[in-house]
Formats: sequence, structure tokens, C-alpha cells
Amino acid sequence: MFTFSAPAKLNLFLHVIGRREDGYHLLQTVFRFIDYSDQLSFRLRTDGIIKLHNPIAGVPEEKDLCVRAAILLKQATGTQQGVDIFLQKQIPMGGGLGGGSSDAATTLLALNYLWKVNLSKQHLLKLGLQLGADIPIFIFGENAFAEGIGEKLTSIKLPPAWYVVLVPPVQVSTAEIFASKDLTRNTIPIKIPPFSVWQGHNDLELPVCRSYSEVAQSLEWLKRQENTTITAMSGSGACVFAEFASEAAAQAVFEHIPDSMAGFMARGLDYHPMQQIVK
Ligand SMILES: C[C@@](CO)(OP(=O)(O)O)[C@H](O)COP(=O)(O)OP(=O)(O)OC[C@H]1O[C@@H](n2ccc(N)nc2=O)[C@H](O)[C@@H]1O
Ligand SMILES: Nc1ncnc2c1ncn2[C@@H]1O[C@H](COP(=O)(O)OP(=O)(O)O)[C@@H](O)[C@H]1O
Repeated sequence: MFTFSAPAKLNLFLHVIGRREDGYHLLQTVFRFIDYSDQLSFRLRTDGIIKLHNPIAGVPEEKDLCVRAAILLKQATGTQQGVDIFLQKQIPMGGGLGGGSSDAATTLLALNYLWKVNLSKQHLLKLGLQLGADIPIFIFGENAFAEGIGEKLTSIKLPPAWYVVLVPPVQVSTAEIFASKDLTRNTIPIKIPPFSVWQGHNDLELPVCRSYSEVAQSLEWLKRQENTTITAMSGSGACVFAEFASEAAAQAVFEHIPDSMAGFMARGLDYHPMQQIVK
């Protein structure tokens, strides 16, 4: 059995700058990996069967993104091999932390290696994008400035940081938020370099906060805390986070989260833990 982790991401800012003809939104965002992860274990099979042994409640096995990723890789390479998958979920679902996307990317990276089918990183990036806009970043493997729908990636160096992430008790549908009439779709594009991750905002915050008061309240609470360098929603929510330059500053806020709210603390990573597994 081989075990790999699938880290969560935060969007330090997310600007919606336009729309493609197919309705997908053009974004500018900064992705940062954090040390808060799902775990995926793989046991190889020779009979070609792909089986997820512990499907998530409410997500049928064939719809799970790690199963879909395994099937896609099998089809793309024509391999006759199969795999048993065991998924240990920690990342909240529908939280804007990219958990499902990260599970899919870890599956592509792990099976590309374990099945010895050896597709290039470029090829895996394309396969990942077929499953979701958020998947390429996890294959890219470095914190990045992203454009297009998230597939045009430029690696970016970020300073050490710690995060307090609040997890409001709601799941937000990404499709629903991008369809909202309250969404601003014409933020002025920023140019790189240079730009500051601390001057951005998340255009999806307003429609999410209007529909989900739990998200608005969690964000308001974070904005009242001291020593934060960023307070924002991640992706299409529901999670909101505050960034701190020191662990002690994050810890001080984490210890005072009200009983009515839930959350966790995480450290910002420089690289995806599987970054070296593909060239
Ligand atoms: C908003 C972001 C920011 O990182 O993250 P999450 O909040 O989902 O983590 C992503 O762009 C989400 O990526 P992902 O979750 O993979 O979305 P997808 O499955 O590709 O798309 C779900 C639906 O959202 C809408 N969508 C998604 C991405 C985009 N740039 N424009 C869109 O309009 C489309 O209606 C699409 O059918
Ligand atoms: N392995 C998986 N983990 C989480 N969600 C998954 C997975 N496979 C499919 N999904 C579906 O994807 C949806 C979005 O999941 P997730 O990636 O956790 O949220 P977000 O896109 O907000 O970051 C879930 O509500 C679920 O229906």
C-alpha cells in the first residue's frame, strides 16, 4: 500500500475579470498550499478494476474525483492495471479549499508513478483540467499566480505565513456562486510583476455572504482580529481565513475562536508535497 497526501489550497485573492464564450469566468488568483490534507492510499491490482473502498457519504463512487481521475488516466494511457483506493478525508467539502480537486491531482500523480505510465507533467496538467478548473494547480506543485480559468500558472514565492481557517457549517456550490446576479465580473486586470497579494480581494465574497449569513459572520469575526495580513474567503467559500506573519499571532487568534464557530490552524507551504514526483 502506498500513501500520499492531498493538501488544501487557499486563494489569497480572487478577481473575476471577465467571462469566456462558454460561460466560464476568467480569473486572476493566487493559490497557496497549506499543511492541511486528505490522505490517499493505493493498492495496485492487475485485473484492471478501479475501486474506491470508502466512498464519501453523498458522493457516489463513480462521481468521486479520485475515481474519475484514475479512470481518465487509465483511458489516456491504455494501461490494463487497476487500483484499490482508500480516501481519508479531512478537508471540508464545498469549502473553497479544493479538496476534491486535490484528491484528483494526487490520484493522477500517484498512479502515473505507480502504474509506471510516465506521462509528462504537461500531459497531466491537461488531463487534470478536463476534470475541473482547480486541478492543474495541484499538479503544477508550486504556489502560483493563476489566470485563464486557473490553468495559466506562474510560480510565485510567498513569505512564510500561518493561517486560521474558519469552516462555516454550510457547503457552497461553485456553479451557483459563479451564476449569481450579484457577482462583479469586471475587476480591472492586474499586471505581473510586481503585484502585492495583500492588495487583492475575492469577488465571490459578496454573493456568498449575501446568501450565507454564517459565512458573513465568520468573516466579520476574523476582520476584528489583530495582526492579520489578509482576511478573505477562499475560492467560492464557504471557508474564510486570516493570514499571519507568525505562528504565535495565529495561535493567539485560534485560541479565541468562539464556541459557535469551528476552524483549524495551518502553515503555508512553498510546494505541494508531491512536487518532485513528475517532470
Ligand atoms: C472558485 C475556485 C477558485 O480556485 O475554487 P473552489 O472554490 O471551487 O475551490 C475555482 O475556480 C473553481 O474550480 P472547480 O471547483 O474545479 O470548478 P469546476 O468544477 O471546473 O466548475 C464548476 C462550475 O463553476 C463555474 N465556473 C468555474 C470556474 C470558473 N473559472 N468559472 C466558472 O464559471 C462553471 O459553471 C462550472 O460548471
Ligand atoms: N474526493 C472528493 N472530495 C470532495 N468532494 C468531492 C470529491 N469527489 C467529488 N466531490 C464533489 O465535489 C464537490 C466540491 O468539492 P470540494 O473540492 O471539496 O470543494 P470546493 O470546490 O469548494 O473546494 C463536493 O461537494 C462533492 O460533491
